[in-house]
Amino acid sequence: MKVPLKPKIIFIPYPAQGHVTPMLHLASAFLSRGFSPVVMTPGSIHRRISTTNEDLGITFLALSDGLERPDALPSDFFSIERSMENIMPSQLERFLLDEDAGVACVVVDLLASWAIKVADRCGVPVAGFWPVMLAAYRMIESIPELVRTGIVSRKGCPRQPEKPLLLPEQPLLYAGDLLWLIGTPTAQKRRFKFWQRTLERVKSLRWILVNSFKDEYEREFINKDNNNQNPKILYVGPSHNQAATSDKSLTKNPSFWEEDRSCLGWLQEQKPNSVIYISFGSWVSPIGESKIRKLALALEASGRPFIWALNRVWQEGLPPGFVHRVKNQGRIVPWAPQIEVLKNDSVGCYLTHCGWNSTMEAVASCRRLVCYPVAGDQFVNSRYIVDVWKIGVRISGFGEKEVEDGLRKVMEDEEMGERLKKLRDKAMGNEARLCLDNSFTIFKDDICGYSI
Ligand SMILES: O=c1ccn([C@@H]2O[C@H](COP(=O)(O)OP(=O)(O)O[C@H]3O[C@H](CO)[C@@H](O)[C@H](O)[C@H]3O)[C@@H](O)[C@H]2O)c(=O)[nH]1
Repeated sequence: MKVPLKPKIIFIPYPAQGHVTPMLHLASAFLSRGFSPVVMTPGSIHRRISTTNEDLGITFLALSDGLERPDALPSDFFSIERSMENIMPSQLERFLLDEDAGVACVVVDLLASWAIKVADRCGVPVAGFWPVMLAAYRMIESIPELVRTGIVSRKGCPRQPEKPLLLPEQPLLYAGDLLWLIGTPTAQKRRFKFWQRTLERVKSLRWILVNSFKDEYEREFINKDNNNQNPKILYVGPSHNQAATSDKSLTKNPSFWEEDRSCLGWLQEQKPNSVIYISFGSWVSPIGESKIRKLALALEASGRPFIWALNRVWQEGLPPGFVHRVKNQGRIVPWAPQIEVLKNDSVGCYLTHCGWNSTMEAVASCRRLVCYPVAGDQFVNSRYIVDVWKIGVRISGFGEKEVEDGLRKVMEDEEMGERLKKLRDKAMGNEARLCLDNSFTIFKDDICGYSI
């Protein structure tokens, strides 16, 4: 069967805010390039994103995940994994086998690799979507080599966390930065297995669409054309660029939670470059109550104005009397309108967990970063931010001195602003947009010439 004129393309994001956001931007970019996108998410997420984006021209469908949550609060990694492996596949399979569906391709977040298997079984072409830096994917791709050379054990435990990984075309990344080193030793081993299984499934892919820009690392750019690789690596990010190259696109990020916009007016009244914005993203591992208390005291001691995005549950752990004492110094909101906050000239720097979306949003607004990576790809992102792009500093704790030193360093580095502008141009400027357009053209040509 030949693909119909307006090919239907199914998007399967991993069910978390930091994954659904870039996938929705991608779906929107495909919409403006003549595809008919369908985004499938678990019911709790579906309810949030479908009602706020109903006029877009994207079809939203709900999958049952067996974890019905009324408020889209994050579930833990392993219960999501169980429902992805056991509950969602038959629903996607029924949809794909439906003759009327006429699906040209399924785009699958690599963290939701269950859907690769289903699409393969149904004979539908499938592309992987990698939501973060290519550098982080290179770590996953190198698992067999890391085991072979003994850098990690057969169960994924690094023998020496401070040992360099020496991955081709990458700056110095260390064994302790590996993506699966989250939580207890048992959890780390289970995550390692998760990635090994993902890697197995990736073998059948023809394309990986990467939510990043070419030449993340300068040396990779030189004389290197990824298009001969299998799967083909196509740069389709970062999400901001998709919006800039589409005539019909998401105007704002889809948010699982209500934004508290009350901080914007206050922000407007602050001096330029004075406010610290603090957020540790939406998911993975919260930083923990004692660290939150420590950070609160360090912020208070700094005397600097701040906006802190901290959900209500964690706000309960703030030091007694803190909220009252800082009522003129800062604002604490459960969920901030982050992009608007970062765009505001009063913001001087962003204390961040280094999630990839947040990192790129900060670059888009040329905001300096104080990095406190917590989990997963955030360690790799932070290495790039600090050592490669030199647009931020890393702190390893929330003691008053550590925080103050970190803030002073980024605020006083006169060249950091210039480096940020250069990076923004490289990642989101004309050349990056041409590269992104080229990726869509290659992919579209491939897909439209493909018989299913
Ligand atoms: O108060 C807030 C806090 C966050 N955001 C938005 O939420 C998103 C957060 O994304 P990200 O910075 O990537 O962090 P996480 O939500 O923690 O994302 C997970 O997914 C990302 C993509 O896979 C990974 O890079 C991260 O490490 C992982 O924690 C961004 O678009 C923010 O603008 C808000 O709008 N308001």
